[in-house]
Amino acid sequence: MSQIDIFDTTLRDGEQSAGINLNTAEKIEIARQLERLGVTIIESGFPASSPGDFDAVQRIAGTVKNSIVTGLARSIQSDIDRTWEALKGAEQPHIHIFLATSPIHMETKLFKTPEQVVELAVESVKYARKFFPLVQWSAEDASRSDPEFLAHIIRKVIEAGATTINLPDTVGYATPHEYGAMFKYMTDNVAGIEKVKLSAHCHNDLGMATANTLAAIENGATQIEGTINGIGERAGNVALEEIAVALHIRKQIFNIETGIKLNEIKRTSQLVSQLTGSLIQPNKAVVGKNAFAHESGIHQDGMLKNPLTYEIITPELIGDAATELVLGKHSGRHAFKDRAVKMGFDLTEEKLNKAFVEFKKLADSKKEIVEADLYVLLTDQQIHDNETPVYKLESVQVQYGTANIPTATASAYHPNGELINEAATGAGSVEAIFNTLERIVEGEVHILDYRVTSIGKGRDALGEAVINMSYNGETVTGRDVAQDVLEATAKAYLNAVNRQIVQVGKKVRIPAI
Ligand SMILES: CC(=O)SCCNC(=O)CCNC(=O)[C@H](O)C(C)(C)COP(=O)(O)OP(=O)(O)OC[C@H]1O[C@@H](n2cnc3c(N)ncnc32)[C@H](O)[C@@H]1OP(=O)(O)O
Ligand SMILES: CC(C)C(=O)C(=O)O
Ligand SMILES: [Mg+2]
Repeated sequence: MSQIDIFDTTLRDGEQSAGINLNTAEKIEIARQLERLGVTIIESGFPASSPGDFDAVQRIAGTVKNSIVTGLARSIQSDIDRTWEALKGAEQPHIHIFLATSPIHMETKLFKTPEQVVELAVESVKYARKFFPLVQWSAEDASRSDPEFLAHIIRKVIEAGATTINLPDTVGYATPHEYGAMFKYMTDNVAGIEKVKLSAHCHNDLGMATANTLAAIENGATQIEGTINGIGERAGNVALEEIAVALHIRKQIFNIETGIKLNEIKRTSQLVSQLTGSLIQPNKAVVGKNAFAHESGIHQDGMLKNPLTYEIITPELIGDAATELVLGKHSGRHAFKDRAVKMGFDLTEEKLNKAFVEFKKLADSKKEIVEADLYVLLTDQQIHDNETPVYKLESVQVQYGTANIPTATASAYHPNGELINEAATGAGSVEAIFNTLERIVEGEVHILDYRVTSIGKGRDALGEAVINMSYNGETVTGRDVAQDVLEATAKAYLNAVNRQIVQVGKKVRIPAI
């Protein structure tokens, strides 16, 4: 069996999805789970693009030990310098430099001739090699590039010291046959290409990202790039969980090892979905909530007689076993801690205690506590930032009746410690809450998107609210959960505002009372 490397770009290309905005604490949390999942490389951001990305890349490099951490850079010296600043402390410093090679990008975006593009690519790789032992070079829009020109520039960047060559299907345009043929062409026509890693990076604009990635593997790719749940720019990147499971289930065809711990897939997928606020479609391959649900009589009959009739993947394979939950309102701290550790959480004693208090409150009001409920409680503690003062909801009350104007009353602590009470009306309960909180929160809020879903099973499932808003000009997503969706809504609103406050963090001075 041969081995291929898995390059995860959830925190870079994945975060380029419209509406996704992760703060550093959330990125670290996802990076640690990606390390547990066993990915070879974590692309943790684009250090030159913002102070927040720089900070996240630097801190992830200082946290993650078993995966290589990389950052993206344009073919610009200052981008490379900034990436080195962020990654010089990493165990194996790795940089990912890109430059477009297709006629349309060279002529109408970069305003450069092909010769100038070759020169810039070579210069940037040589410059990066002064600092980085590992330099990945990507030919952006490779699949719409002239194959001869692509082969030429690849030869040049390998001579300049590139250690990985990536051939992205940047706009998801290639068919599996075309994408595979490009890999074959390069392996047949570029002398020395076998000395570097050859990487595939597929987008899903035409729904062919998984098929294209598998075609690349069949034609010599030794590294695969993608994201968890397939999040990413436009229609997203290839979903890494689909590739890992396809290579496992069809190993007789591919004969390839990825090093991915398949039983960490479900947990990783849930964490990414929760922290990004990006819901997974129910019929999504491998991780959708219906992926293992059999609904029709003939299928159920077949499953009862022999599960192999309709089940090619088991939930257990991806760590989705329906575990019998033993935690409830009579459970104690030891059992709670034991479960948190088994679920992969590594919380301080103080945060565990806080989560335990929340758990007890929840256990009082809810018949069955499932792992999804615990997941939310523990994740909330994990990302909580104690250093920056934020808004805290004290209480919310809504009066609604078909003959009345909906009215909300809320009390919340301002970051300066003052308790503020406000009331407002709205066209519905949710709008009344938004209008009330708008009076409490200082600054400009515009709601861009709002969703509520249920977490867990049954009629006493938790309600999760996700709010995407523009706060003081920055787009931010907030989420929270509660037994009641209106309470979750109020909390999610303040969570979004607080995330923006925590992100600008130390720059914002909160006046003392
Ligand atoms: C295919 C991909 O996914 S590529 C990665 C895309 N990701 C992102 O863009 C997210 C982060 N980006 C950002 O925060 C900003 O775009 C920044 C900070 C990088 C740059 O911001 P700005 O300096 O304001 O430039 P802006 O984004 O408007 O334009 C991009 C510039 O980079 C140039 N550029 C694009 N790719 C490259 C490259 N690989 N190497 C060198 N220059 C490049 C463009 O031609 C343009 O240059 P121009 O200003 O001379 O016309
Ligand atoms: C930066 C590059 C690798 C990219 O994301 C793409 O081309 O899709
Ligand atoms: Mg991409």
